[in-house]
Amino acid sequence: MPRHRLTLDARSPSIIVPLTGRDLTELDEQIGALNAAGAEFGGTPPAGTSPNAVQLFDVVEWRVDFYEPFTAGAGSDPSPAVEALERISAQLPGLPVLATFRTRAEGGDAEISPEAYLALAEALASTGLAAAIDVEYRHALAGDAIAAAHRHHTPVVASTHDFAETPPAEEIVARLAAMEDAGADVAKIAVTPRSAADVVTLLSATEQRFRVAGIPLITMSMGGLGAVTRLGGGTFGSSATFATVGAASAPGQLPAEGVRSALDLLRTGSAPGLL
Ligand SMILES: O=C1C[C@@](O)(C(=O)O)C[C@@H](O)[C@@H]1O
Repeated sequence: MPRHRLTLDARSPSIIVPLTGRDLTELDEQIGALNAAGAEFGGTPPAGTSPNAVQLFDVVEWRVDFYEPFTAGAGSDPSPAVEALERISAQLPGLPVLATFRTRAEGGDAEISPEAYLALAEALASTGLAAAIDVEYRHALAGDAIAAAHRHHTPVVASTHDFAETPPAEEIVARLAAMEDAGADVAKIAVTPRSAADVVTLLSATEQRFRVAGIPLITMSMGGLGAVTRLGGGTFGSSATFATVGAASAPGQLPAEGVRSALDLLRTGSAPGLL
C-alpha cells in the first residue's frame, strides 16, 4: 500500500517536479535543491486557501530511465532502483513520488527489455513507497505492468507520448479512454504541436474527455508553443502539470515557481463573484 496518496483534481492542478539524477550523487544534489527551494517558498496558508497555495510543488516524479546504476545492467536487476526509491522517499518524506521508466520509444533516456520493464514495475510497486507508477499504455507488457502495480495496491498513471506531432482530437480522446479501459487510475498524454491550432486540438480533446472520464487526466502540449497548456490546462480538465526545479525532463517545462504563481493567479481569476 503506498505511503502517500496521489490526489489529483483539475480544479487545483498539482505541480509535479522531475528528478533526473544519473547516480546517487546527482540525485542527492537534486533532492537537496528541491528541499531548499520548497523551504524557501513555504509559509502558512492564508485562511480558506488550499495548502497548495504555499507549496512550491506537490509531487516528485523520479525518472528511473536516467538512473545509471539501474540502466547500466540493462535493467536486469531492479534492486538499485528499489534502493534509490527508498532513499528518495526518505529524503522527501512529505511528498508523493511518481516512479517512471520512460522507454526510448516514448522519448526516454534508456531501453530495457519488456520483461525487465515489468519486473521493475512490480519491484517498485511492492515497496509501497511510490504513490503511483507510470506505465506506457502502448508498451508490450502494459496490461501485466498495470496488474502488477495493482496487486501491490499501487495506482497507475498510464501515459502516451507523441514527439512528432499532435494527433487529431478524436485520437487523443480515444487514447485517454483506452487508458481508462485498461484499468489505469490516471490517464496522461503529451503531444507535440506544430502550430497554435495543434495546441487548441490538445486542449479541446482534454475538455471533451474530461466531461465523461471516470479518472483524472494529465495532458500537455510540449515545447515552447505548448507552454500555455502547462499553465492553463486545469481549465480544460488536466489535473497536473510538470514543472522544473533545475533539470527539465521534457521540452517546454517551465520553472515551478512561475507555474505556481500562474496557477494561483488563475484560481483567483476563477473565484466566485468574479465575472
Ligand atoms: O509524461 C510525462 C510528461 C512529460 O513528458 C512532460 O512533457 O512534461 C515529462 C515526463 O517526465 C513525464 O513522465
